[in-house]
Amino acid sequence: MQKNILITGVGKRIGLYLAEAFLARGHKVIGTYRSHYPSIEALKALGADLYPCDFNAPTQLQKLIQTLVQNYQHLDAVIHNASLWLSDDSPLGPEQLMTQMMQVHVSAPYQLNLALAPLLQRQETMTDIIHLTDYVAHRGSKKHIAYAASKAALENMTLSFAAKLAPQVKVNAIAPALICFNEHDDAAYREKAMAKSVLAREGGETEVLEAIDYLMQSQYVTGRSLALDGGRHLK
Ligand SMILES: NC(=O)C1=CN([C@@H]2O[C@H](COP(=O)(O)OP(=O)(O)OC[C@H]3O[C@@H](n4cnc5c(N)ncnc54)[C@H](OP(=O)(O)O)[C@@H]3O)[C@@H](O)[C@H]2O)C=CC1
Ligand SMILES: Nc1nc2c(c(=O)[nH]1)N=C([C@H](O)[C@@H](O)CO)CN2
Repeated sequence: MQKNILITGVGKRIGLYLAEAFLARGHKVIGTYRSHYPSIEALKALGADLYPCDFNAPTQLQKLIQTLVQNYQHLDAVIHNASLWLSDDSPLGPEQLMTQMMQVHVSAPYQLNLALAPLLQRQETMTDIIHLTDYVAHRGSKKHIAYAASKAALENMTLSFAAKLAPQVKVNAIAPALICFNEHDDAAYREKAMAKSVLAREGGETEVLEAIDYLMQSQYVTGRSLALDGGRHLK
């Protein structure tokens, strides 16, 4: 059965991988993007509905919410993937950095969940909200303090929304560690990053897709966070 699946941040990497996978299965992918990469046109050609939105622009977020509520009768899943990964020495400076981290990782998902809950509650079957958080939400990060704090807040919202929206909507988090390197990551960084977990490898986007599949098929998991971290907590 075709599902309506909203994914934020579909322009590249994990978001793009998830959008392509769900489109290949015949689902309706509703994607948001900030930068207009060639991948956006490719997703459109594959049948995705795509909406530009910079979550740091309140007017754009309000317009996106209005458009989604007007355009769709129901949703089967909302996957909060969009994310900003900047270290604390970012040129943005501490005030702007924390503001943007909280806006992208907390305020936008919060507003979207509240506004889209009625669309998720219109289905006969249970539906899903999935927050992409991070291993460091539980552990902290001395170089990404603002990022980690905002992901911890997103983890916490998983608990609140799971309680609020049950039993119709399941709300869970996926907390990855190393899933995919960035192109600019050099060999030394890659070695060091992989050595942080006992499995000592890059997880790969498929791990995230399979975790999402597990959560969406479950009839008994909500308010939980799935760790995809290669046993990093064991080091
Ligand atoms: N990659 C990994 O190893 C890990 C990933 N994760 C989490 O998994 C998720 C996906 O990771 P990954 O694919 O690497 O993420 P990326 O940082 O590569 O991409 C995230 C997407 O979010 C978008 N985005 C960033 N800022 C905003 C904004 N202000 N408004 C709207 N969209 C925005 C980006 O758009 P644009 O291209 O325009 O910047 C991009 O398309 C994230 O939530 C991440 O925190 C967690 C741990 C490890
Ligand atoms: N939005 C993003 N979040 C994270 C990224 C990323 O590229 N974008 N990357 C990581 C790293 O893989 C880290 O887990 C190991 O170096 C974390 N979050």
